[in-house]
Amino acid sequence: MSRAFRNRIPFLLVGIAISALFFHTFPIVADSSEPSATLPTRRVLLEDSSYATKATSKPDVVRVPGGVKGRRKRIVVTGGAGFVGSHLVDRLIERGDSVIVIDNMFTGRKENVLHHLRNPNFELIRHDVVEPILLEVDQIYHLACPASPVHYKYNPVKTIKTNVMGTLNMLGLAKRINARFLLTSTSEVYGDPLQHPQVETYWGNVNPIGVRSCYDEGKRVAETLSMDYHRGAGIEVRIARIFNTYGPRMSIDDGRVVSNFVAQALRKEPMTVYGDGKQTRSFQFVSDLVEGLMRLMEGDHVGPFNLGNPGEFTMLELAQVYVYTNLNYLASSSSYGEVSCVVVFI
Ligand SMILES: O=c1ccn([C@@H]2O[C@H](COP(=O)(O)OP(=O)(O)O[C@H]3OC[C@@H](O)[C@H](O)[C@H]3O)[C@@H](O)[C@H]2O)c(=O)[nH]1
Repeated sequence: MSRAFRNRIPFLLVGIAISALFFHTFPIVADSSEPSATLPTRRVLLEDSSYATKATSKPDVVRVPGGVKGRRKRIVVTGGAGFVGSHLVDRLIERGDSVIVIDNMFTGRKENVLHHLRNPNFELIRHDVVEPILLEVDQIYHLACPASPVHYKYNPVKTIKTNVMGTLNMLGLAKRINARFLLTSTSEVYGDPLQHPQVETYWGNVNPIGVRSCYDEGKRVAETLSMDYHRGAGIEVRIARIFNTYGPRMSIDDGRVVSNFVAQALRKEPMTVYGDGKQTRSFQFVSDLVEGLMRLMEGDHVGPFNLGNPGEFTMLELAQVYVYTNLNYLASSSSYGEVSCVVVFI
């Protein structure tokens, strides 16, 4: 068994366990008219958004819709060598599109897109979106920004610069070449929400001067810029508010809870639960997110759109999933040795 494949197994098993827990908690036969007993939530996603702002009011400038049907699309993916970006690139290439990846390789890795390097429909450019760039494309997926709290807090000024100047540059490009633009925003724009679940019309409760503000507020400004370019210049914009995501190619040292627990289990270390572990999150598999991003780009919904899993779990429940997964994995793998099933609260 190759090392890469072995490293993927925990993600796979965790995915299966999370799905099992989800369907156990929210059986599909449940009457959807009955409000389900919900856990105390922090960032809950409402599946059926009433904020489906269809592009009814035509912008002043008549534009040719991005991605004209019937021919290969030219697409740029900023941050395309990262965890989510590289999966998106895989799907776009598979669909037959021509893809240019722009990445400064801060959290992106060449290995994530290595398998496309010989493909004539693929191009990798090492470039920081903080600097302008000129390209001819039909669509821009703007993902570039460190997304793990550990990474975005590492250089907060750079993070906010990436969100503000990077987004400005890419919107400027979209305007110049008349491309459709999709911003990957985040559930963190809701901050510490006072409303549950969070619908897209909720404006959030964000600390403007906290250690997470470079990301939260940076993405909020990026959303503002996107809508201003839409209203002012007729740019076709899409805004995806992404909830917690996991899957293969997540860096093992990413710092987010899923990769931390996987890494700790692999290293036979205790799993670190921050606080009392009662805080909740929803977790979606990366391929579901990518599907959502592509549908959002191709659809006509203007304005923010939540993309995530409606099922919520406490971090303690997640830790239990790992313990359960580890025990099962141990039972099926004699060569693997002991795996940590210990949880510590810090
Ligand atoms: O080892 C750990 C890591 C994290 N946690 C906890 O797990 C929860 C989730 O933390 P993560 O760092 O995985 O992710 P966060 O929810 O804080 O932020 C994420 O939210 C949505 C995405 O858009 C963002 O990219 C990402 O920042 C937090 O309550 C955190 O305190 C642990 O208990 N143990």
